[in-house]
Amino acid sequence: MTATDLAPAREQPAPPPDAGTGSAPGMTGLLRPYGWAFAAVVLLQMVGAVAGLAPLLAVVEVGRVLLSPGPADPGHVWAVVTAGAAGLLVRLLLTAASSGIGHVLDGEVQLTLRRRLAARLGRVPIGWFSRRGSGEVAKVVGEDVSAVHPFIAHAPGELVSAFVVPLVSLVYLFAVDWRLTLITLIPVALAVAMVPLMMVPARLREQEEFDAAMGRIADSTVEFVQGIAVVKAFGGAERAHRTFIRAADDFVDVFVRWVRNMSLIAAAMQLALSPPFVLLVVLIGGAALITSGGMAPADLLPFLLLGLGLTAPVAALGHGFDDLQAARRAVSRIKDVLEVPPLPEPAEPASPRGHRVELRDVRFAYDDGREVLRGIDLVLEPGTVTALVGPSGSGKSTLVQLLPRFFDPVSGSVLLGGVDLRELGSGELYRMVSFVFQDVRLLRAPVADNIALAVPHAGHDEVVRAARLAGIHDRILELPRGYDTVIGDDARLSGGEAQRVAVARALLADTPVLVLDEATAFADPQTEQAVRRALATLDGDRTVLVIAHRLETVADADTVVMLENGSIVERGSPAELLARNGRFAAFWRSRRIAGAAGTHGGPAQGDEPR
Ligand SMILES: Nc1ncnc2c1ncn2[C@@H]1O[C@H](COP(=O)(O)OP(=O)(O)OP(=O)(O)O)[C@@H](O)[C@H]1O
Repeated sequence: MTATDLAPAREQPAPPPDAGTGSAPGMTGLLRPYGWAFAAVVLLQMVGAVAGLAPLLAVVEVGRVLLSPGPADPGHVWAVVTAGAAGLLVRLLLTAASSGIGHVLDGEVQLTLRRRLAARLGRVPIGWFSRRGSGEVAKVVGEDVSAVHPFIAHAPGELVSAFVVPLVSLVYLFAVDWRLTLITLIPVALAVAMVPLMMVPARLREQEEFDAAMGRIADSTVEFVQGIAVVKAFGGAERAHRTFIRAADDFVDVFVRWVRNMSLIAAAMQLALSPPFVLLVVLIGGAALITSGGMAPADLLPFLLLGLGLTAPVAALGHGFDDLQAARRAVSRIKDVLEVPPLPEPAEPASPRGHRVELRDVRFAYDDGREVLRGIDLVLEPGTVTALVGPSGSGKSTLVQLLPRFFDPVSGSVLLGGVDLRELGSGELYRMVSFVFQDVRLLRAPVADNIALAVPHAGHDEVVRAARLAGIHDRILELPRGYDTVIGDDARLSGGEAQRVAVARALLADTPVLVLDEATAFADPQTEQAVRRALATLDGDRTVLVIAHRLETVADADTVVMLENGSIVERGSPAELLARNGRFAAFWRSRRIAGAAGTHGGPAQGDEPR
């Protein structure tokens, strides 16, 4: 369900105990409750990694025994082989256990995060969603939460082995021969010495340019694909194509420069850490020590076997770094969502008396701080239809969105039945207020369920009655599975049809307050008729506020409220306002001229408001 859909009463799953109240966790904060499990993962991995050295050390020891003069003791050799095999088995068991716990932990953390996100998303102002695409929110709950997987399930194991194994190996090698140990470390030292070359300002700048070029190409691809229909229709396909090609060319230039400079350093690092180079260094150093009589030949064996593992931490840091950065960015986006201030719910909800709506000195500004509603005083009496008119950007949508509490006013108050909306429970609010806005999104669910969203236990006959009134019944019968057709899977509806489903939903919800944004985007005659018929069939006691784009709707309204630049500039019955010959009269005339020219649906000439 999106911000711009109809939001009647519906049951919310109970949030987890800390839902919405706890401060947003960082990575460490998130893992704190699982400290023991995390410690077990690391400890098991550590012991497993050390045990994994046993087979290598066994090979070294067997080599020593076999190479030493005199007959070998078979009992000793078998004992060493058995110890090596046991070490391997222990390593397998412990790493399997560590990985198992790590994955369970990962599942727990992801579940907790998704629960907290769901709980928070259920409490943020509905208006918050309208500034974000559903894709953006879905990415945080889906992809970003999944991005913590490598950090929790793999990184501890990989990092622990990458550091513990070389560390234990180093201690052992130092004990065998400290001089050859230092020689064996030469490749690692060379690779580490190259790291600062990647961090010089010129390289960092290139990295930034690379990221920016990637961003530009992504943006222009999205623009090109999303806007293709429009640019084609207006003959601008070539121009749009040129923008896209230019971004792609730019990217190639930056990429070539980046690769040229970075690839040299990267290749040199790879060479320094490669097994042949490490073995070469060990062999040269070992040969020099052995020929000078400074070392026994058998002592070369552990360096050949363990020396290769010493480069692992540098390589692991390189690989793990990207994953870690991605996980950090994902966690920061998750944190942003968890930190959105929830819409406060009253501890003891009040009960409205009736359904008179009143706005008292309401001021509102979006996040940018610019005031878009300035001191609105407005009363909507039960049994009346109030039409809101005004130029584009005057604040009409913002004003109507305050009634279903998409946002709270910055100052002033919106009252329903004498009670400030902030004192009403959200369940009560949506039992009283329903709305149909222009950008209707339907749920991927049967049409019948979409209509009965507010009244899940409504009988089929009631659903059909609402659909008939909204002028969508016949169209539903044409769908592959009638009322059971799953929208989005079995069939797609046009914008106008979706809006009529939303009207049916509002009629079935049968709330005493109805807020409508009259269709302009999808204004097909059937939808217009449906909305008008729906308005006409409403019982006389309803409070209706409609953003009126069509002059017929304005003419039928009891009261017209004209907004300009966030303030009410005129109000009264349509006839009064026309007689006053002020702003509304000018607005009316301009619409009539446009209507006569066929660009707006306006009443026929001579069709004056009552
Ligand atoms: N989510 C938002 N964040 C910041 N500013 C916004 C947001 N939505 C609307 N505005 C600004 O608030 C002002 C009023 O917009 P609003 O959509 O309420 O006007 P409107 O009268 O309904 O316009 P229209 O008839 O074109 O739909 C405009 O200046 C608009 O740019």
